[in-house]
Parts: sequence; structure tokens; C-alpha cells
Amino acid sequence: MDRSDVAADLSSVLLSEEQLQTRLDELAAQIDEDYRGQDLLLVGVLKGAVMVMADLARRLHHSVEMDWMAVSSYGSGTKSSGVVRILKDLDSDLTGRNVLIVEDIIDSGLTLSWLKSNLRSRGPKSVEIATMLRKPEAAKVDVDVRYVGFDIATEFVVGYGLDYAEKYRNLPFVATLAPHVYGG
Ligand SMILES: O=P(O)(O)OC[C@H]1O[C@H](OP(=O)(O)OP(=O)(O)O)[C@H](O)[C@@H]1O
Ligand code: HPA
Ligand SMILES: [Mg+2]
Repeated sequence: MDRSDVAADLSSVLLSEEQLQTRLDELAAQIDEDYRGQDLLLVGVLKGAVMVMADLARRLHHSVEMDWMAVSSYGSGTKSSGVVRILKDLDSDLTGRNVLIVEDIIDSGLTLSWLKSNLRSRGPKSVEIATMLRKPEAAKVDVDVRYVGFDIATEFVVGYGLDYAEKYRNLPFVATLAPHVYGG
């Protein structure tokens, strides 16, 4: 697939590369300030958070550690059923650590709600969340999120780590898909 094929699959660009990167500068500055002089462990949620983790982490002046988890909604069909399985667990012991979960998107909130309480049970000093995108009107549960890049409308988006059938994660911007991609 070359780039022109991808362009034909997209409906519109919701957030440009520049908008995303500018917002990350602001979030990184805030995180540096909030955790000044403190230990910080970034936990990225595979696979969607790869882009935001890489871009956010390299903007921090803080000395951080980075670890990764892979989780999946249990069962087939609808995702984010709220029943989550750990596919890859952390390598780190969280006891006494300041943990910042890094995510690409909070949609229903079920994944992060589960993950936050799972990590909290491991004896950390603190657990907070940073997400690039959030869909406030799609929330099925309230999740306390400390750092949000952008609140967006309830529509399916791709790019900057977000996929549709595993594609489009590598786009440097966030876009909506053309109806023909869904088979429409
Ligand atoms: O708020 P929710 O409704 O729970 O949805 C958000 C989660 O869904 C996506 O991950 P997905 O499980 O699709 O895996 P991926 O990161 O590998 O794409 C996204 O990256 C979040 O982790
Ligand atoms: O809008 C979305 N796009 C891609 N993956 C997602 N996972 C939850 N919401 C989304
Ligand atoms: Mg994910």
C-alpha cells in the first residue's frame, strides 16, 4: 500500500501532525513540573500508545523509566467489554513508584478503568493517566485522567497509533475514515 492508497481511505484530518506535536510539548512541560524531583515510570499500553509514548517521553527532561503492557478485551466481537486480559505484563515492580499510564485514546473508558485499578493494587505510590485523545460523550465509566491531549467527538478515528483492522497506525496525524473502508 503506498501513501496515495491511504489518502483515498481517509475522510478528513481531525488533528494535524503539528497540532499533536504542539500539544505534546505542553503536556510534557506540565508532567516535568508535576513530577519534579520525583521518580517516574511511564507505562505504555500496546499497541496504540507506541507513538504517543515515543513522542512524549523524548520531550521530558525528567529521567524516566519506560515499561509496556498489552491488554485485550475478553472474548470476541465487541471490544472494551470491560473484562480485560493481560497479554503482556510489566517487567517492573510498582511498589512505591509513581506510575503514569500513557495511552492513545480513552473511548468507553473501560480499558483504562480496569487498568488503573489493576496497577493500583500493586502498591505504587501513585497512578495517573496521560492520553492523547478522549471521547467524553462515549464514556461508559468515569476515569480520572490527569493529562488529556484533545477531547474529540464520538466518531471512529485512525492514525498516530490508532488502527482500523491493524492499519493506519503509522499516520503522523489523526483522521476519520472514508465510508468505503468500512464496506459502506
Ligand atoms: O476506552 P476503551 O473503549 O476501552 O478503548 C480504548 C482502548 O482501545 C484501544 O486499544 P485496543 O484494545 O484496540 O488495542 P490496540 O491498542 O492494540 O489497538 C485503545 O488503544 C485503548 O487502549
Ligand atoms: O476511535 C478509535 N479508533 C481506533 N481504535 C479505537 N479504540 C477505541 N476507540 C478507537
Ligand atoms: Mg490500546
